[in-house]
Amino acid sequence: MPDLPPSRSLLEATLSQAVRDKATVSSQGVPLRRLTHGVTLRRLPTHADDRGTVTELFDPRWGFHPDPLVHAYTFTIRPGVAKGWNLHQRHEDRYALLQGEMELVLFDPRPGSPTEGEVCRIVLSEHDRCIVNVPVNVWHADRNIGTRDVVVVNFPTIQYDHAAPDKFRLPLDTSLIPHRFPEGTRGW
Ligand SMILES: Cc1cn([C@H]2C[C@H](O)[C@@H](COP(=O)(O)OP(=O)(O)O[C@H]3O[C@@H](C)C(=O)[C@@H](O)[C@H]3O)O2)c(=O)[nH]c1=O
Repeated sequence: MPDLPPSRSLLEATLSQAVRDKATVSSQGVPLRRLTHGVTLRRLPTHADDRGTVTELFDPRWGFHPDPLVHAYTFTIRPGVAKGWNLHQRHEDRYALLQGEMELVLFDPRPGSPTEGEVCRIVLSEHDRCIVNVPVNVWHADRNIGTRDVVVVNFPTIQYDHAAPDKFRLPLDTSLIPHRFPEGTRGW
């Protein structure tokens, strides 16, 4: 038995060192984390029956995002790998994760933004699919936190310009962004 002052029970001694949980989701199940300004998430319900499933990925009628559907592609990320840091100056990414679990890390460098200088981490999972946009001029990195390839469909707001891609990169370990990935995270 640990040495305790005579007046304190094990319960009192342990509770005195404990940290009380804070609310992380609303009673409606909506995460309460502070999102980078301009980021929106929309849940993507999956309809299952005895044959399989259907999940809508993007419908302009939802009003999720003002820009039209003009281009789509899929990208994958291997386990243990992160893609990033990336930044786009002329378009937004709009990710719909299909498979796996991914941590989307955002860093807001925009002068005057309400979240300027802040890092925001969002976990995207096939168990609770959603679509999320990444605003222009926001650094972002996508880290696979699962054990299988992550598969994402991206609906960027412009077509890809093969001659001059709208993409800027910083190394994952840049000191310019106040975020460190776990030791051993590979990628670029
Ligand atoms: C995005 C894209 C790339 N490509 C080509 C260019 C390049 O040779 C190859 C890989 O492109 P990238 O290196 O840009 O792909 P990648 O680094 O995997 O980036 C992608 O993943 C996530 C992390 C993002 O944030 C998106 O910006 C998306 O570009 O594919 C196309 O032909 N069409 C496209 O629409």
